[in-house]
Amino acid sequence: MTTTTRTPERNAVELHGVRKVHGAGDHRVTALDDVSLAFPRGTFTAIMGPSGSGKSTLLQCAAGLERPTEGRVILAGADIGRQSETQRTRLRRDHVGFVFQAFNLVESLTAAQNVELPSRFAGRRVGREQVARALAAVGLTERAGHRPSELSGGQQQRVALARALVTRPDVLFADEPTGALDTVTSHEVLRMMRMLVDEEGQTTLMVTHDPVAAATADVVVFLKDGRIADRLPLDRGADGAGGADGAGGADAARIAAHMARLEA
Ligand SMILES: Nc1ncnc2c1ncn2[C@@H]1O[C@H](COP(=O)(O)OP(=O)(O)OP(=O)(O)O)[C@@H](O)[C@H]1O
Repeated sequence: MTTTTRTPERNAVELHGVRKVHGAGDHRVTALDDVSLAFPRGTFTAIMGPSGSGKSTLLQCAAGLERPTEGRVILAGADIGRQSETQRTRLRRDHVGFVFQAFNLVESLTAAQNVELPSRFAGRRVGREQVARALAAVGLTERAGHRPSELSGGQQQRVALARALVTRPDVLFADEPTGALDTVTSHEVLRMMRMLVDEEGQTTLMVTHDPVAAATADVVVFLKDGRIADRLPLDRGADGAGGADGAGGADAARIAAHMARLEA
C-alpha cells in the first residue's frame, strides 16, 4: 500500500528554500535568502525583523503576489512558481484575504457594502447572509449600515477584516494591521484577530513592528537580512491568554528583547 508523505491539509502555506531577488544588475537586492517555513492551518504567526529584513517580501511571496526567484511556495496546495499570472490571481481571489495598515474603505459606502463590493468586483458572488456573518464575526452587526466616517479607526479596521474574511479564505495576510491605530483600538483589532483564529480556525500571518501585536500570535518568526534569525513559540495557555488580553506583557517584553538583539 502506498502512503502520501505530503499532507496539503496540514499547512495552509509552505515555503521551501525560498530566495527572492529584487531588481537587476548592480541594483540586485536579495530580500529573502533560503527561507523555509510552514504555516499550519488554524495558527497565527507574527513576522518581525528590522527594517529591510524581508518581512513584506516574505508576505508577498507567501500570498502569491510575487513569485520566488528560487525555491517553492505552496499556497492552498498549489505551487505558485508554476502558475501563470491569471492562475495566481484566481488563487488569491479564492484562497487569500488581505488587511493592510490603511483600511482602504470606500467612504460613500456602508460597512456592509464595503464588505460585499470587492468580492463582487472580483467576480465572486457574496450573499447578504455571508456579509452579515462576516460583520458578526468581527462584532459589527449593529454597524452594518454605518459609513466609515461614522466608525472609529478600530471599527474601520474590523470592517476591513470582515471584507478580507467574507469569502472564507484559507489564509489571512495582515501587513501592519494596527500600524495606524492607537493602543486601545489596536488592542480591539488584535483581540478580534485572535478570536478568529481560536473560534474559526482562521490561519493568519501578520507582519508587525509592534511586540505587543506580535504577542497575540502563536509563534513569532524573526527575520534578519532575508534569513530566519529566530523562531519564538508563545505559550498561549489553556485560557488562550495572550497579548491582546493583557496577559501577554511578559511575551511582549521577550519579543522586544529578541528584536533589540537583532537590531544591535
Ligand atoms: N521592489 C523592490 N525593488 C528593489 N528592492 C526591493 C523591492 N522591494 C523590497 N526591496 C528591498 O528588499 C529588501 C527587503 O525589503 P522588505 O520591504 O521586504 O523589508 P521589510 O522587512 O518589510 O522592511 P520594512 O520594515 O522597512 O517595511 C530591502 O533591502 C528592500 O530595499
